[in-house]
Amino acid sequence: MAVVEIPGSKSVTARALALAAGGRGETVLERPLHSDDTEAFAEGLRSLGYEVRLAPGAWTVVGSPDGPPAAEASVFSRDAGTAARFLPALAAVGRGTYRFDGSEQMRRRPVGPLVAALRAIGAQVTHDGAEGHLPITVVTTDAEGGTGGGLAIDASVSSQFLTALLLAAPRMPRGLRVEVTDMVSRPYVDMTVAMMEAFGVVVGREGDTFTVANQDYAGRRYPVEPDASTASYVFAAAALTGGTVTVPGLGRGALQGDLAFVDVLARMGADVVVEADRTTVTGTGRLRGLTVNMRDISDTMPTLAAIAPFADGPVRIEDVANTRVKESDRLEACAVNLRRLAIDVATGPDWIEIHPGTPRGAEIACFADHRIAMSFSVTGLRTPGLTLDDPACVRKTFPEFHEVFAALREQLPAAG
Ligand SMILES: O=C(O)C1=C[C@@H](OP(=O)(O)O)[C@@H](O)[C@H](O)C1
Ligand SMILES: C=C(OP(=O)(O)O)C(=O)O
Repeated sequence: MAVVEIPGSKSVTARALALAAGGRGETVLERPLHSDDTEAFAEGLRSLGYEVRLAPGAWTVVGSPDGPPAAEASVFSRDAGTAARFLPALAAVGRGTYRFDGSEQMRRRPVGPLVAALRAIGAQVTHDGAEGHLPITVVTTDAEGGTGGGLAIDASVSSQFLTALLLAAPRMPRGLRVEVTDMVSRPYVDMTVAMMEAFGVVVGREGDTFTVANQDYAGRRYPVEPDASTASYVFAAAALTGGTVTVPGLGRGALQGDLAFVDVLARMGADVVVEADRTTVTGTGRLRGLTVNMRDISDTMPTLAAIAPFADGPVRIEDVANTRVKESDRLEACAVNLRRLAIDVATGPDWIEIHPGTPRGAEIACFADHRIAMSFSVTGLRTPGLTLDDPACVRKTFPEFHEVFAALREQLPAAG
């Protein structure tokens, strides 16, 4: 049996940083994720004038409830969707001129519905490049700023637009009432609301309409749970090889919807035990094919696609259109790589279907996407000669992935 310590959640770390920045007093994040995305978030806060101190295992943020301390700033989000979407909303409730940009990859990803929402609450937002994409500039003045009010938002492309607004909402003088017309990745919004409440804020919710009054956040010590999306790779490794993997710190009551990936493995035949403070997956030597809707947990779509060839029947993954606007077009990236491995695969606008087969060794094209690299590393446990063209792209969420995965490999049953 292997016990794998998984680093902190990217999504929880990003939210805790944003909440800490908007709160009164100091917040200490315990065991935050230290990776490219969360470093970009912390650096973004620093650019906005917040005091952020990064010590191993404990990050401290000094809050500024009235918005960014800096009156002018330029923020570079690197590849981080969380930073690119959450930080402009924080800026909109301040007073100043704030420019936001990101990597080429991040520039390709959408921010249009967020820009529309920030304008609707009273901030001035201009595009410095393509409409609906970074770079953007948010300008707020005494006369004009993110004062709040009522609006509707379409979160069918990304839930991060809604999370961004909600995180900033308590600092809007008029509060916020937001009606969501369509939503993907719903558990991430539940996480946002739960964490806002943990920082002392009341969020009203009736169906998909959220109301937040103008109120204060309180700084606090905040423990960050391990990353459930990252854990999907080691759980999949257990299911594939017939080994047992336990991840401590992730159990019933976890904030992250992606822990539900283990339910998919259970449907495929793995033995899954979710306890209060840990989760264990044991492979049973066979994987069953299935059809599964992954709209709520789409970051784990590539994990499933990567082990799908080993199932005894087709694996069809549905309702994941928005995976096409992540770090890569993930439906396409999975299909391209499965075909390189000589696996029969078909895709549509929002689905992928993978047929059983024996993958042959090939180089995986990572498309600078950490999840493609980590997912196909799991395939590599049973595919001699599988290599990655860009192993370093895992730094986005799990810089130590290859070392941890190599150590795990030693503890899993060898191919028979
Ligand atoms: O709010 C968050 O922390 C996230 C929301 C999800 O994005 P979408 O809502 O764009 O699907 C997820 O894919 C991403 O990794 C993190
Ligand atoms: C989509 C992802 O990241 P983000 O949107 O936070 O950049 C991810 O980590 O899979």
